Amino acid sequence: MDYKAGFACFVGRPNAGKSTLLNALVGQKIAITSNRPQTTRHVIRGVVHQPDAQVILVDTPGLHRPRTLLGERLGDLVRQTWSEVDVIGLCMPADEDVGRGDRFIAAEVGELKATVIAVVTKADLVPREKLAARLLAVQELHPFADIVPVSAVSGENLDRLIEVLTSHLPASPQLYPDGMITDEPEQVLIAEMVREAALEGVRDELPHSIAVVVEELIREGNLTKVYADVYVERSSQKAIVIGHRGERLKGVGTKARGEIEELLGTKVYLDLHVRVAKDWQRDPRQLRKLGF
Ligand SMILES: Nc1nc2c(ncn2[C@@H]2O[C@H](COP(=O)(O)OP(=O)(O)OP(=O)(O)O)[C@@H](O)[C@H]2O)c(=O)[nH]1
Repeated sequence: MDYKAGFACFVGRPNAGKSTLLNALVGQKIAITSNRPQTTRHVIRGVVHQPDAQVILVDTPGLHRPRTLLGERLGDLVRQTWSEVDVIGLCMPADEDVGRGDRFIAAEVGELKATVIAVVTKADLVPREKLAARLLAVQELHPFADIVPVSAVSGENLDRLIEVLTSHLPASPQLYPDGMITDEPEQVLIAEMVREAALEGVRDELPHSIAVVVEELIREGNLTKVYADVYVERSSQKAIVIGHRGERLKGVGTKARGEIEELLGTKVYLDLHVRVAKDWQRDPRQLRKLGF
């Protein structure tokens, strides 16, 4: 089967369960919500990896405050995001009647080129008959491409939701590296902090030879584990970065960790690996991998 990849986002009125669902879909791994101004247009909340597909879940910045959104006109930024995703999941809680807010959002997203599906959230809160009735009401609301009841709390039907989202994605090559589950802007900032720290004192020796890739961010309560690779071009440079008995690398880690803790507002465990990517500056494949 052809590989599929694309972007999906969830919309819905306040309290519909969007954030909880997003986090449940990506797993425990990314629960970082940044309240920093984002520099990129898409705020990537997470990537769901499958053998033959990647679902990239994006946040709609304006929808963090849908209360101000509903009564007013939709912000340009939200429109922009909506117009760039492949699938939109309109979230409606199973324990509340379908209402005006849902109708309003359904009409808005119905105008877009994205496929719109309905996600009936919090299915665990109602008995089966009630859920069935809610699904019927949702069906009346809009010609949704699919309707999926889920519970982020019990995990019910989350697999099915991924399947449905995937079915509406375009054929595309893989868009993110294997195993990368991240909030992109933060990951980039963190890589920069590590790179800066690694360059300190050796800038003259290795001015352009260091690149840093954050492979994984795992949030566990008040602790964030950061796994990063520091790439150099030659093993002689590796020795410089690591230093005598690893002292230099230890210092790099301590300095970068302090800054990352400030950025994320949690304790940070920082795992640094120095790797040699031979002549990476001249190798297009390596350059792509390192984000250039
Ligand atoms: N029982 C149950 N509760 C849920 C479920 N999903 C979310 N909730 C609860 O519903 C409330 C709202 O969930 P959120 O994920 O914050 O909803 P949201 O749509 O992101 O809300 P806004 O940020 O206001 O737009 C929270 O108290 C969640 O714990 C679910 O599947 N089952």
